[in-house]
Amino acid sequence: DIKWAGPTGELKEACPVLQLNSYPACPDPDRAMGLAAHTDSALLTILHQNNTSGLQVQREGTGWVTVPPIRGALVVNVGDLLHILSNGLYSSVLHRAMVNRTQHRLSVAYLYGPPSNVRISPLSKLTDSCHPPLYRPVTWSEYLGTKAKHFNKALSLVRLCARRNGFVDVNDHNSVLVG
Ligand SMILES: O=C(O)CCC(=O)C(=O)O
Ligand SMILES: [Fe+2]
Repeated sequence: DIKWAGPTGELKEACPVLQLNSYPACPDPDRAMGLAAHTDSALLTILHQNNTSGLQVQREGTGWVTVPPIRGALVVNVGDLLHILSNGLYSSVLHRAMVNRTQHRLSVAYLYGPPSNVRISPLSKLTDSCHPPLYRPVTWSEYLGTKAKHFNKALSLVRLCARRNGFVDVNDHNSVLVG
C-alpha cells in the first residue's frame, strides 16, 4: 500500500516542508492568536518549540491543553493524511498557537508528506468487512487544494458515507453525515 515509503529509495520522492513560525510578544495575548486552530495536513509533523509555551491541543471533554516545551524534546503531530492512511486509528489533532505576553516565541515545524501525486487511502491491512475504508483515496496535492478551500472541513469532505451502515470513526471530530 505504501511502496513510496519503503526502504527501496522511493522515500526521497516524499515532500517535506520546513515551516518557521515566529510569534512576537504581545502585551494583550487574550486579544491575539498566533496560529488559529487547525489540524496538520501531511502525514506527520515534527515540531521544535523554543523555551516559551504557546502550543495547545484540543482534548475531548477537557478543552484546550497546553503542551509545555521540554528541553531537547520534539512534539510529533499526526496529520490528516496519516489519519486517512490509518482509517482513523491515529487521529489528527486540532491544535493552535497562542502568543506570549512577554516572550517572543519561535517554533520550527517539519511537515512530512508523501510524494504529491501518490493516492493515499486507508491501508488494506486495517480494513475488512467489519472495518470498511472510511476515506476515499486522495493525493496530497488534491488534499491541500481541498484544505485551502474548506480548511478544517477537508477531512470530512474526503470521508466516505459509512455512518449510514453504523461504522463510525470515533476519532473524526469534523465528520459530517454526507449523502
Ligand atoms: O507554533 C506551534 O507550536 C505550532 C505550529 C503549527 O501548528 C504548525 O506549524 O502547523
Ligand atoms: Fe500545526
